[in-house]
Amino acid sequence: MHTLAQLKSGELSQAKRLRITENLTEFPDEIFDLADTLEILDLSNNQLDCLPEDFGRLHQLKILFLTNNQFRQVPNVIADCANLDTISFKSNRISSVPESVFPRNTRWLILTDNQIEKLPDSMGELPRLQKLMLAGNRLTELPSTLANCANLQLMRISANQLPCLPDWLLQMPKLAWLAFAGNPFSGYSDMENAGTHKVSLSDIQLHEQLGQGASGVIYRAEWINQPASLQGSEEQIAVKLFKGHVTSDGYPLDELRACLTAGNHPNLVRMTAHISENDQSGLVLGLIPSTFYNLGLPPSLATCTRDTFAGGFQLTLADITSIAVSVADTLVHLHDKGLCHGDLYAHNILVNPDAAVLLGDFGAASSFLSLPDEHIAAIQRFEMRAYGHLLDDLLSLCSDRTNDLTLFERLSELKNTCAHANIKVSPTFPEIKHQLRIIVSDRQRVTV
Ligand SMILES: Nc1ncnc2c1ncn2[C@@H]1O[C@H](COP(=O)(O)OP(=O)(O)OP(=O)(O)O)[C@@H](O)[C@H]1O
Repeated sequence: MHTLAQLKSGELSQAKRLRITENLTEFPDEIFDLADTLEILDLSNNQLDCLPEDFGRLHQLKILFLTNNQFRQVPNVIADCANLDTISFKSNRISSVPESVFPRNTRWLILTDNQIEKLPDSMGELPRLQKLMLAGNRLTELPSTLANCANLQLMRISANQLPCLPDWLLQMPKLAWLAFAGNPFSGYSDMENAGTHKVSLSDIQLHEQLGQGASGVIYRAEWINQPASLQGSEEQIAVKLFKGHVTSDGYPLDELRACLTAGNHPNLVRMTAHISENDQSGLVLGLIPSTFYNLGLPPSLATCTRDTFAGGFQLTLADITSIAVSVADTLVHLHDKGLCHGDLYAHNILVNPDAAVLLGDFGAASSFLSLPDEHIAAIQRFEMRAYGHLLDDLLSLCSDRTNDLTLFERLSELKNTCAHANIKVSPTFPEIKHQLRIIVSDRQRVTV
């Protein structure tokens, strides 16, 4: 973080990055002194509602963050920054998005949590567009020109007013991570029927905070009044209390509904009960043992839609195979329940030293139960591509491929089939599970 005083003093000359949060109501003119070097400008959490007419003088600018400001319209002047590829206007008051406002180079566009009803047709003129965040707006339709954005891989359209998934979206050739809950067409069945205990906050004592995600806060907890049918269980518990506000993935309440719909499975965090009070909803979960760690780290600005991994982190072929089987099995379970995960990434998978798997983060999950068959097939195909990318990441971390090149190659082939799933060739998760079983049993036959 920098200060306005540092900027004005000239101390930041030649800076490539600049980040100032000081309740700015006007764009500081001195930023132009950095025009020949500035690549990343983050003026999030200020009070800005416009940019200067000559903004294009920032000719090196690649990344612009204006999250949580007061913009009512995406300013036309950003179109003058030809190198700009990552843009965020998350959590502003934007209702108007002019034609041709985004530079042709745009790759990652964040318009989450605004008041946008309509996007311009020129959105289709962004050939590099890879990640498009539109959750928490008022969209009643999407421009069909988006069909031209053939590189689109991750899309969030949850928490909008869309009446259906458009047909062109089902054909997107690279789409792999889609969230669409919280629209009129994508309902959940009533939570009361989900077969999970409903408890009250007063039944539970909350202890220390264990963590915090975009959608809620997690505490270690203890029963004060344990439901009779759960009594005798020695299981330690955690409670996730959901926040009210829309996240980049959609409504927290839809995450709760997705967790209830998902139910229990050996590779999901155990769900014991739910809390649905007027002003607070939450989940009572099994406490994740401290031996579990995140398999990956979230994407960086550079990787955009692909996870990153700690330097030196490696996996054995045996671990990769075991994780691949567990994740495929979990996806069979979720799809059977009419749920797509929408965010199938290594950073949402916890593993322990024995390669036991817990798939978490249902923030981007969506129910497809009420959709037409061809829509369901497309949604499952997208998730299959995400699974292929996950396998690709895991195989790239392999420490012992030369010990069993045949196994490595068979997993690589499977990965290619999944990552390139298309209308003509698209395996289902039960088929993948079956193929993995054959691969594993062939291997055991060889090694015995
Ligand atoms: N059942 C649990 N037991 C123990 N710790 C937990 C449990 N659930 C979550 N946590 C802790 O809380 C953190 C946040 O969890 P949460 O599921 O809300 O968010 P996330 O999915 O990691 O983040 P985001 O939703 O922002 O992507 C986790 O990284 C973990 O450290």
